[in-house]
Amino acid sequence: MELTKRLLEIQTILKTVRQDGDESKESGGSALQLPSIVVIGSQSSGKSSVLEAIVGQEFLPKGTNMVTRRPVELTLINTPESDEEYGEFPQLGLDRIRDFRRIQRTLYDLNMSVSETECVSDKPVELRIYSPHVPDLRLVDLPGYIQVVNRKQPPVLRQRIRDLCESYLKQPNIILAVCAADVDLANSEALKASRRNDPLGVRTIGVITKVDTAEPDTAVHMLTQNDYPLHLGYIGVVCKPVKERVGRVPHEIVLSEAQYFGRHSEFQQPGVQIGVGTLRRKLVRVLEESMRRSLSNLVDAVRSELEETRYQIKVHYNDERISPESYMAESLDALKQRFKVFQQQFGKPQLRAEVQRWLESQVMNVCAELYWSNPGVRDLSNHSDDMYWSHQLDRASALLTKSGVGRWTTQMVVDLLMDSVVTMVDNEPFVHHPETRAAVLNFSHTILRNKYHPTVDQVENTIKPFKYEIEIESHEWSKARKRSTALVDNEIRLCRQALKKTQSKIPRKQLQQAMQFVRNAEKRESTQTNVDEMGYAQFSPRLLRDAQHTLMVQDRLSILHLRRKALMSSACASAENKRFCPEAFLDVVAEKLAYNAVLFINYELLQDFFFQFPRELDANLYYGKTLQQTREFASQNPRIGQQLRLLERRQKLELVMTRLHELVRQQTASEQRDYRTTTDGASSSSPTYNRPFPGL
Ligand SMILES: Nc1nc2c(ncn2[C@@H]2O[C@H](COP(=O)(O)OP(=O)(O)OP(=O)(O)O)[C@@H](O)[C@H]2O)c(=O)[nH]1
Repeated sequence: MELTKRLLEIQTILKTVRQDGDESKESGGSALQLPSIVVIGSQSSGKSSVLEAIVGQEFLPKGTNMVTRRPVELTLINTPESDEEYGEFPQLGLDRIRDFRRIQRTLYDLNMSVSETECVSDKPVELRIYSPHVPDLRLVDLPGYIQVVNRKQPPVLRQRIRDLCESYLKQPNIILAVCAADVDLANSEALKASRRNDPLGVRTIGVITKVDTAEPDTAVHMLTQNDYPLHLGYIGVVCKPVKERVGRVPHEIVLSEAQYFGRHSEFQQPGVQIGVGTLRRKLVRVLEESMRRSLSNLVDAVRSELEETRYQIKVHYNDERISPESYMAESLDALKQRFKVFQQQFGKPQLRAEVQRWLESQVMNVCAELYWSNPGVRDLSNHSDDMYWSHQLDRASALLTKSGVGRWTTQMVVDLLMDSVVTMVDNEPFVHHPETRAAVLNFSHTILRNKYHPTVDQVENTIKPFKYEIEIESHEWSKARKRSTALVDNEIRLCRQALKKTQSKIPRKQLQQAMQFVRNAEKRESTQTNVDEMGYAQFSPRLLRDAQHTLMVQDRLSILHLRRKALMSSACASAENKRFCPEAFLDVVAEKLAYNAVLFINYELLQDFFFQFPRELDANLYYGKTLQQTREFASQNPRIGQQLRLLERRQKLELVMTRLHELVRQQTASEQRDYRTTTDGASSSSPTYNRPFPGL
């Protein structure tokens, strides 16, 4: 009994090892498997009734609609120290179920989850029953064999049931072949299956059910016949349901069974085994013996699995230690580290450079719109028409200051920060953690969104004065002059590049002819449409567009050269002539806007984001995570998931190995004791005692 109990506990651990490991080892033949008692029989042969009589509770689903559609792997655990009787479905994670009708309903639902067209499934239902009244046993209830399929059932059903049963009938399992007394043994599907898998009949127990439905003499003949011999013999039972139930079910059944056998003296003869009690005792004994025989093989199998697992850990992971918690902490630390590096690289100077760059591009746009596209700009170098150019400068300055600097610069910084966060989480290990990635983006977005409007308002308020008056120090002007010259140089470079690009794709002569054509057409003051129409025959519309573009760029280039000369001239040396040097003036404005915008964006937005990000990271992704959530997180990374599975597997196998060592030690000691008593004390001096488990 003790051996079975200990091995059942070990088997529970091994079951999880098998589930974690190779799925293909799941079905019957795994070396890590211990023997179970497999109950087979034709439909309605009385399998459920026998099982319930053994357990002493009514818990199996009943009905005519083929209610056993999946294997039910039933582990009975004897709990002598407690009065409590309850069941557990480990796969469902349900708490102790004390109401056996609820267990029955759950089993019914699990069976009915297999559709009527599918009819049977090889996915087992695991059920454990704890009670002081049950023996330590492991049984498997299987769908009953059927003779003919009904209209709704698939024609292959018979074969599928047979295949499913067959997968459970392999060594080292014990077969409980259930045959009803009202059916000839020659037609028993259970005995046929048993003979296919256990031809010598050494691990099959025959159970003749419904003994009350046959004549006692016939029943006794069935129990003692030699036509279908089984080493473990046949046991006759009566599990007839009791109509009026008072008290516990097994008591009722055993009582009615005892009454029946008591009434018929035919059963009282040597060699006739009868009664659920006898069956229970036999099952316990046979299973224990089978467990003992399997022990040595199991030790070898566990050792080899353990060695293989250790090898895998060594080869693939160099024995590196890791846990879900450490992986999660490392991943989040890596993100914090990336954020820190970004924070160090993105201070006020970088922020100013970004804002200034954006504002300078705005300056170039304003210059292009109000100056470089203006035909009169060629006269600007001659310092003519004071009034007009003063007015134009005010317009340009207003365009810049009223262009929504607060909104644009804040949005630009927000985009920049979000892009940086995206880059941080688009790398290992977060590519494996889409929810975490989304959570990081989500809280980053929330921090920035909450800060967006206050920052925009602050920036707009601070630049308001520049809409009316701008004071320029001489050093500011000279710096702006230099910068704007560089910006014009850059524009010149871009124009040259554009020209080169067009010239490289169109033959020189062809382009020149097209340009000449466009020039002539413009001289004739033709409209755009006319240009296209007139040139259509001679030049393709595309060529004409390229020619027009080239002329425009050439024109812009000559203006830019003029502007560069003007900026370098002594006239632009001081801010007094700012109306003739709009590029330098607008650059001063941009510089002042950038300075003030950065001041407040940094204070209102950036500092706050840098402060909040790591805290939100901890609050959202680290604190309060359950072990289960941490495990799920780690398993999302395939490499880490595999490593953790292997480590867990090793841990379980080591635990099993320790327990097996202890069991074997106890077994050896007890066998040595038996040996000494049977050899009348002489064995104590025998040096050649053959240890039953030489592997240990
Ligand atoms: N008279 C009598 N009837 C019994 C006995 N054992 C079971 N029955 C009845 O036989 C019928 C079938 O019994 P079950 O235990 O449901 O048989 P089963 O093999 O589990 O049936 P399936 O799950 O459908 O394959 C039920 O109506 C039981 O009440 C018995 O010893 N004597």
